[in-house]
Amino acid sequence: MKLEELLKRIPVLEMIGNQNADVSEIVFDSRIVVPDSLYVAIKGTVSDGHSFIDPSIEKGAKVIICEVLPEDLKDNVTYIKVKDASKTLGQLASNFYGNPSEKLNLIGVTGTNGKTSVATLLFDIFKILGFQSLLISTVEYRIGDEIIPSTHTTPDVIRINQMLAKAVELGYEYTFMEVSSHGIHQNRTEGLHFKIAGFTNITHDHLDYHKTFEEYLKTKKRFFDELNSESIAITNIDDKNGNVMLQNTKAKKKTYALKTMADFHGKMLETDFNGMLLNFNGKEFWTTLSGKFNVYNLLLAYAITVEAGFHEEDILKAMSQLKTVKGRFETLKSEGGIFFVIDYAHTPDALENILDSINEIRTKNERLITVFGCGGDRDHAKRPEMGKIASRKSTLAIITSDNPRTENPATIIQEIEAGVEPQYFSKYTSIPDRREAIKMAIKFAEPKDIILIAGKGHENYQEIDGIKHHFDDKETVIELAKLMSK
Ligand SMILES: CC(=O)N[C@H]1[C@@H](OP(=O)(O)OP(=O)(O)OC[C@H]2O[C@@H](n3ccc(=O)[nH]c3=O)[C@H](O)[C@@H]2O)O[C@H](CO)[C@@H](O)[C@@H]1O[C@H](C)C(=O)N[C@@H](C)C(=O)N[C@H](CCC(=O)O)C(=O)O
Ligand SMILES: Nc1ncnc2c1ncn2[C@@H]1O[C@H](COP(=O)(O)OP(=O)(O)OP(=O)(O)O)[C@@H](O)[C@H]1O
Ligand SMILES: N[C@H](CCC[C@H](N)C(=O)O)C(=O)O
Ligand SMILES: [Mg+2]
Repeated sequence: MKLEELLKRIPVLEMIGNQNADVSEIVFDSRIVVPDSLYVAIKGTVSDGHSFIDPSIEKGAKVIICEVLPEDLKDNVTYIKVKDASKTLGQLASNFYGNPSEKLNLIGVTGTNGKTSVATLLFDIFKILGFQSLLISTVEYRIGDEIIPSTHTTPDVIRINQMLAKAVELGYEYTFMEVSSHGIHQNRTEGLHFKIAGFTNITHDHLDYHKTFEEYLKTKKRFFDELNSESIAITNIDDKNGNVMLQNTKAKKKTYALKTMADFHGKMLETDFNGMLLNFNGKEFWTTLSGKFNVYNLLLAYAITVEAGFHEEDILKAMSQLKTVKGRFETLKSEGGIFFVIDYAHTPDALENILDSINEIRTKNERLITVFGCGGDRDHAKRPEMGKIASRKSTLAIITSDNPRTENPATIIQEIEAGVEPQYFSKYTSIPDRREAIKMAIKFAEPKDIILIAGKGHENYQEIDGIKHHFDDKETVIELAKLMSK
């Protein structure tokens, strides 16, 4: 593509060299530069892309976009100085791939919890309604029936535009994507036109990256601040920061809630492990999904689909056919009548939510056994918190390993145990091997008891010392529950 075309709508501070170069690719990593490409130098969290300008030129880059011009300028290279190279990358990527986000309905979901659930539910609803679409999520990327392994919840802006362009080429009208706070902060959504933006909730998370809750909140809000007047923003006003998201947006504002009046109002009428009877805006329907948080997720998916122009009756009919999302309150039952819940809850807040949801459903005679751990090389503060919550809210908590990474599993477990209050000392035990821990839970369980296996959800590995060993909670349950022939 000609440089002139590529630079449309992009503010340039200074340009040195051939203004009409032909660009073969846009890259922001010197390691994957190809001849005649354009290299964008970005300041990262570890290194500064400006120090890889010369290696990029050696590999054939013909155009350099940077915030600071190098002192030693090479012949036959075009240097372009911009104010913000990371944001510029977003605009370039849209231009290079033909602005695909403007050619379909791009729907983004942000929030601390529920993004994968809502985005996947939407993909499934639209499939039932007769539309193939694109899904960009933590678990996987789906282009119609093709599944591509996911590297990031919100991948880089080139990857996003490539997938969007493919979707446009295939004639798809919709794309559902998760918008993570890292993604917003690192401008991975820059230049994209979101038709509808949904907000799930915000709780303490990722403070290792964002430092303070205020910064984290501000980052999420930026997603809504940057919408245009043709977009629609839909927010959860049961969350105390739900309205904050809409404060400065130009988008049309819509709300949803269970506890208060809203444009989209939901109610849970009945619930058990087989599903829930719900009422959305006066209309009742049955879903096979369980868990209170899924009422919120379904309600947001419903609101988005209504705002996309579909009939309420058709949507509810489609929603009653939905299957659970992989690793999100996924239920299984053993022949012996034990219920298993496999869930990705890996934060104190999520663990508390899922335990509350289960406790709301189970009767006094049904015991709750929780198998969980905490990831290594991650936030240490959550460990005692999760120990406290799990032992308080379960009949028995079995503390085990969840991706120890480079840490000693025993040390992580000790940090979790440190949060257990003395009156609950008899309500927990520790088994470092996750398979053995699940085995122990099954041994302990009686018919009708519930075993919650939390923290890994869809993950199919246990990461130890940089090596990912195959491990899948669901697979393990199916294998062990059968072995026990309960
Ligand atoms: C902390 C973080 O988010 N890092 C992301 C960031 O990398 P970085 O800032 O560390 O990059 P860097 O190494 O400092 O390099 C700076 C620049 O120099 C370039 N470079 C670097 C080396 C070189 O030899 N040549 C070169 O050109 C790099 O390509 C980059 O453009 O930019 C990269 C390119 O987009 C990302 O792949 C990378 O994600 C890392 C792998 C990651 O683990 N990110 C996680 C935390 C993340 O983003 N998670 C969220 C979801 C979180 C959640 O909700 O659970 C997600 O959306 O997935
Ligand atoms: N609406 C919700 N409110 C509170 N908790 C939720 C909600 N939806 C899901 N959860 C809990 O959070 C866990 C993660 O859900 P999900 O994967 O949908 O969220 P996410 O926002 O995509 O998370 P991540 O940032 O890790 O990708 C679930 O397994 C469940 O325990
Ligand atoms: N995106 C999160 C997921 C955590 C999942 C849990 N299984 C763990 O490994 O801690 C992280 O990488 O911190
Ligand atoms: Mg996700």
